[in-house]
Amino acid sequence: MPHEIKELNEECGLFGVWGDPNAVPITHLGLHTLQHRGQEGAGIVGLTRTGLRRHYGLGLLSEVFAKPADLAEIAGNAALGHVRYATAGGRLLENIQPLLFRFSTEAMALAHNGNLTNALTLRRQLEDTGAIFHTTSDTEVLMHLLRRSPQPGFIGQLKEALNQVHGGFAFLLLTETGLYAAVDPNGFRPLVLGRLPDGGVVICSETAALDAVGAKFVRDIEPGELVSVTAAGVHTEQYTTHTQLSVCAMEFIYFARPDSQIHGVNVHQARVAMGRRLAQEQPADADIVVGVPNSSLSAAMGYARESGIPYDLGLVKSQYVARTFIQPTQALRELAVKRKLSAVRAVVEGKSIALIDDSIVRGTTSMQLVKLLRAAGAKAVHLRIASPPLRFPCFYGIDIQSTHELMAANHSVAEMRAMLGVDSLGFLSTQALEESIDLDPSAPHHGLCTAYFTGDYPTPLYDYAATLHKELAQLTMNVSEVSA
Ligand SMILES: O=P(O)(O)OC[C@H]1O[C@H](OP(=O)(O)OP(=O)(O)O)[C@H](O)[C@@H]1O
Ligand SMILES: NC(=O)CC[C@H](N)C(=O)O
Ligand SMILES: [Mg+2]
Repeated sequence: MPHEIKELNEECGLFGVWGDPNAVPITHLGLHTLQHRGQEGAGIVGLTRTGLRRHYGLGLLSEVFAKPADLAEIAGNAALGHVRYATAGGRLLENIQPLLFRFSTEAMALAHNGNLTNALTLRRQLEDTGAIFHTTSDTEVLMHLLRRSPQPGFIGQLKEALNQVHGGFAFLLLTETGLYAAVDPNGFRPLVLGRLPDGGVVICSETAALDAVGAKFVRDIEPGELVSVTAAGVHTEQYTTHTQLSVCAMEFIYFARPDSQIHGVNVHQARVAMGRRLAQEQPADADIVVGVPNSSLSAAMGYARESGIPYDLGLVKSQYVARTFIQPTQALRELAVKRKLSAVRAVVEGKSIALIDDSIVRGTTSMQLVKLLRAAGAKAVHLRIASPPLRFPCFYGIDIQSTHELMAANHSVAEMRAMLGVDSLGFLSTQALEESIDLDPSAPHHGLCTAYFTGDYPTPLYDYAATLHKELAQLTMNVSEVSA
């Protein structure tokens, strides 16, 4: 992926239904609730009377499914949907998911959230032995491995394939006889199981999407688990027992919706707790607390409650600009922030502000906001970030795969303070972050992956290891530095 389009972008969203005559419209509704996880393309495969049929395209769900016929043509008792943000393979139509494979005997649809760390190696090996790939995305390797597996039966083949791919994955597969779900051995990406009122089964990325379609949450799908939903019911097994919970901390910090629960922890409440700890660790001499809409608002609430400094609406966000905007140049990115956020002069004029955001990636948002707030008369801006400095890339499903553009990888906190033009700058410590979310106190990092803050990757990085090693050798960082 070219560097110039990197920002902090969303992930993919998955939604599958088995056993409901309205499976396709339910999937469409569920994907709407997951639109924040991917805006590059969308698709739904429906299990119709004549087999699996797909409607897909580039753009938002509302653009891809613009006409009622787009859904009607694929209607059936089961469906699989996906909203995509690319981590591998670029923004090509052929990479939009679900991928649909037609074999002489059957058809299968495949959807993926995450990023495989050994996909390039596997692809080379498969191509060397005659495989012909139809996409450039990492996701496709799973289907080649599955079809080439010598194991007897579909489940045995799928289990073997799942043990050959590494990295971050929540996979959903739809065949003419079942819906199958699998989560990687670390559970980097969330996937939940729910029940519709008439007994149909839903498996999707976030609980907020279950709520949206009136499905009851049953449980999270666990690391290393393979769930099969067929006419025989819901069956579960482990495709591997070498598991270690390390849910992506950025799901809690930024990606997931505040009304979702991940492994029993509500995202909004986790963010409030991060804001509280931030207020303890990084107090500010401020008149008001202002959150950067949207994803930092819960943390800003926590900061205000803990510090006793009143929360106020110092910034407003246009509802008509997409959450993530991808612009080819720095000048356009800066303009985009201006289009998206504006300061409320009556609130900020003459005030010292504790400005709370959830993260700094390249610093574009913070830099523009500080200028906006000062232009609107703010007396002082104390920037507080409800996560630690993002210093290392992610290879499990966030499209930050190089240190080059991570401001905190290339600058000390004091340098960042000067570049952002703030009066003071403070980040949350990794320990406070882990304790605020507290998924599993007995697991390393409390059950979270915090590699982007610590460089402590919970798995080998395969295809990415050599480049990362080379990049890190050129950098000098103090990973415990959090304020200036
Ligand atoms: O340092 P930067 O490169 O600017 O990236 C960090 C910003 O990007 C994200 O917001 P985004 O605008 O994507 O979404 P949001 O409206 O949900 O906060 C994040 O919440 C930060 O505000
Ligand atoms: N953001 C994601 O989860 C992307 C899934 C997959 N790696 C792709 O690029 O299509
Ligand atoms: Mg933001």
